[in-house]
Amino acid sequence: MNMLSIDLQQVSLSYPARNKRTEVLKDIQLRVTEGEFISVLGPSGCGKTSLLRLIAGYERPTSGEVHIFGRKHTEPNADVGVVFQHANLFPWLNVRSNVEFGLVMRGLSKAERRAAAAYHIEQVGLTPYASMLPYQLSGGMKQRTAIARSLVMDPRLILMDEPFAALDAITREGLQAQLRSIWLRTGKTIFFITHDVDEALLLSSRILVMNGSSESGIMLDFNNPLHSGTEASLSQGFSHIRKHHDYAELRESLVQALRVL
Ligand SMILES: Nc1ncnc2c1ncn2[C@@H]1O[C@H](COP(=O)(O)OP(=O)(O)OP(=O)(O)O)[C@@H](O)[C@H]1O
Repeated sequence: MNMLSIDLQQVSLSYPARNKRTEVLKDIQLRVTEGEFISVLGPSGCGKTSLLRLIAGYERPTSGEVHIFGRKHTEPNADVGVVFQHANLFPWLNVRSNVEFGLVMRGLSKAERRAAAAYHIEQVGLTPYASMLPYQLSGGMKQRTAIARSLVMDPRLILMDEPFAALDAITREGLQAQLRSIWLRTGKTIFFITHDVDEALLLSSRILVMNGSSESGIMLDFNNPLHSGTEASLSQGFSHIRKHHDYAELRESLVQALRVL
């Protein structure tokens, strides 16, 4: 049996607000198996980022327990990589040095760093741009750098908070395809927040829909029937998923579910 990457046990989270506390997440139960690509949809403010921050170890639950790879999780650690909507690169470092940065912290030799960074820069299609500084890059190239910077640390679980939301449609589809390919090749677990129903349907093996704040929980949780999960499917791109006879109906039911929240 595959190991659990994420195991949330009756997790609640509230933030202090004036004289009281606002409950953002209530009694969340979630088990994610190693290798799943799980997308999280839900209305603005329902707690998606808060959930990610708990899994990353940036927040501690008010009650309940967060277990990552079988261990109680209280601090950020190297098994878990995070990619945000904005790349947050070091502006004074070029692509290569941004990608190498975490490896310097890890104490790798220069030759080891160079080799690992070159491999991951190649994986995201940035080899010709490795010497460029962030201000010389497009938004998509910055996000590719952020993804390479996360992957180079070889995390077993990657948390992504709307990583492609700020990109134009064509760039976005290119990055979606790259991410899907990386996921299928590496078998890493990906926890992916998005507002885009199509993105969730195209990329993920499992989809969660969270409730609005009054309910503070998970409303829907299902395996994506459109996901074939094989590397062979990569050559077909996304169009065969969009043309699937269940695509339109599934998409519509998710849109409806989000509309009533
Ligand atoms: N540090 C904080 N202190 C107090 N309240 C917070 C804090 N962070 C988030 N909140 C509140 O918690 C609720 C959930 O926020 P969160 O960012 O998790 O939602 P979200 O679903 O990711 O939203 P969006 O889709 O708009 O990014 C919101 O009402 C927000 O105002």
